[in-house]
Amino acid sequence: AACSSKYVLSQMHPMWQEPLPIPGGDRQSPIDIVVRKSVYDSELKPLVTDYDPQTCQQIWNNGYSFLVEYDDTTDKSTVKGGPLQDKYRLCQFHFHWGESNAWGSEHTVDRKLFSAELHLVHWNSDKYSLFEEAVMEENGLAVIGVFLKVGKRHEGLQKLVDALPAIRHKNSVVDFNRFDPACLLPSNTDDYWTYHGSLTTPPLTESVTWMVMKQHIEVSHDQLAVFRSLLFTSADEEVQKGMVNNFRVQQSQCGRTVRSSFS
Ligand SMILES: COc1ccc(/C(C)=C/C(=O)O)cc1
Ligand SMILES: [Zn+2]
Repeated sequence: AACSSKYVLSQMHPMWQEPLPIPGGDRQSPIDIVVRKSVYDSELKPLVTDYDPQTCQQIWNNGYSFLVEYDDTTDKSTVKGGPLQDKYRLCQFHFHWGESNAWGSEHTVDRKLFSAELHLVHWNSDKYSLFEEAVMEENGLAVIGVFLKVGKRHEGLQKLVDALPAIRHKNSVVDFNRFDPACLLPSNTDDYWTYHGSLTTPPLTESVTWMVMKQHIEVSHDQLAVFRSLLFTSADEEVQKGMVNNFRVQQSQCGRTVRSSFS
């Protein structure tokens, strides 16, 4: 039923009201990646990321996650290759996490939950001139998903963790420069799953080519605890709400094929 409805069903997430009118509604994200049902595609090339840390501009709390935003007025930070026909420009990255290490990711692999998930959001700069344009188009966006598992401390993440206390409340922003998002990618980016889906927060548009990395990265419990010290609420609100469980419920696969770049 969820595949044909024009409205998003069972949106249990408290972050927005439902039902939401979704164009089509049959390629929503996130989903459970059923490994044995994924199809190996030998045509899938390795991903090619080329990020310039100088394009890093700011970090801010948008009331749903925290975003690290990049200057996307030129092709200085891009991803291409993989399943992509065009070059896509990095505009921001953000995370989703739980109140406990036991859950927090949006995608799952054979129902396995990870403690958090990183999304690097890019838009098709070969075909469109603005993110806002691309976000509405079928081949407009490319999002790299990386699972986070609690374990050893992630040295590259610490610079970002140290900036979070300055943006505890919704709509707070601070300058943030010279951060290379490549440090957040796993050592192996050749092995990934890819499928056509959507944004996982409003506008939920079905414009995303997802590339979910098979290999996770490790972050420490203390680093993730700082993520959980953020607030959904702005400083002037009476009741402050901790920013946790900012993930969307899983959506129906609706007959979509998930391809793997590895056999
Ligand atoms: C135009 O407003 C937008 C709001 C959110 C997003 C993203 C990038 C959502 C997501 O990460 O699921 C894009 C545009
Ligand atoms: Zn996301």
